[in-house]
Amino acid sequence: MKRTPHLLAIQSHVVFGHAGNSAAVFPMQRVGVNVWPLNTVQFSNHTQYGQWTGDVLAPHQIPELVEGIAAIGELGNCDAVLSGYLGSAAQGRAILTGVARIKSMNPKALYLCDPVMGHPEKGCSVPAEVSDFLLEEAAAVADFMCPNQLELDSFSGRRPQSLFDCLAMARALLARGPKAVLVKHLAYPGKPADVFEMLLVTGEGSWHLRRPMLAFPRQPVGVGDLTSGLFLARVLLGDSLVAAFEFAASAVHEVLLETQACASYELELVRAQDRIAHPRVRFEAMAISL
Ligand SMILES: Nc1ncnc2c1ncn2[C@@H]1O[C@H](COP(=O)(O)OP(=O)(O)O)[C@@H](O)[C@H]1O
Ligand SMILES: Cc1ncc(COP(=O)(O)O)c(C=O)c1O
Ligand SMILES: [Mg+2]
Repeated sequence: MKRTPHLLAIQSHVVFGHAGNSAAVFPMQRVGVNVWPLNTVQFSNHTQYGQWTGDVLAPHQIPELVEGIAAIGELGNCDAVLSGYLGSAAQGRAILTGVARIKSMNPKALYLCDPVMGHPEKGCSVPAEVSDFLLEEAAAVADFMCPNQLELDSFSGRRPQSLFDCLAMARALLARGPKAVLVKHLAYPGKPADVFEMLLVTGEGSWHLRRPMLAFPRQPVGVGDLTSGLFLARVLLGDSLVAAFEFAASAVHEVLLETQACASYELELVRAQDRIAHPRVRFEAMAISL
């Protein structure tokens, strides 16, 4: 029987609703991965509500929790680490210490870094030390980076002029070390308004994916976290990078359709669970080159 993969997911938790681990853990479990959630913050709700209560985890707790898993002899079973929203650069460094420890026990373990900075529409939302850390330190260690356009712009220090420019920017990030860069959400002059576009860039080639743009009165939150989580989960389950990219795009689209149909602000993950596991639509990624 095929072994069920194990994934350590280090990102935020919200008590109400869905963002960070609260958006990604259940879908990753639903597609067949054992998830170890390590919550970097516990907030009442996601920050786009403009108010919340709760606390940030002290950075030293991250390696302590990882050591606790090592102490019971389970750390070598970790197949991948996913990191998302960081409260500080110190928290980011603590995650890299954990990643190094896991890779020392399981050299095949993968690290996906979602360099969470914000939304293209909402502007940058993290301190400069965090964006510097992501570019200078995390990119060198990560196997996969999954920026959105704003995050890619921040890495490149400029905005793209075209789709091919987005591709060039993603390739520049790839050159910093990762095996693949997944751009979760493209924005560039001339992009058709009715399509939502994504890119996957690897050492083997580049792929562009288009799916319908859906209208929401308020943009749902947690979509990026869901995308990164499902991509990594499918890679661990044996998909090729392109197949995992297509799967993640399709499953996320299913969640957004359900969310739109319910007129809900929060992602309808429970209602969409069967469609997450078996998306009815399948978007095909098309190879592109510069
Ligand atoms: N098909 C779609 N139609 C409309 N909006 C979408 C669609 N897919 C994703 N979005 C929105 O686009 C953004 C997702 O882009 P991205 O930058 O990857 O996410 P995040 O900021 O969640 O990390 C979110 O605001 C999400 O609600
Ligand atoms: C607590 C928390 N975690 C994570 C996120 C990131 O969510 P998204 O996937 O939309 O980037 C947010 C966004 O507001 C948040 O408030
Ligand atoms: Mg995001």
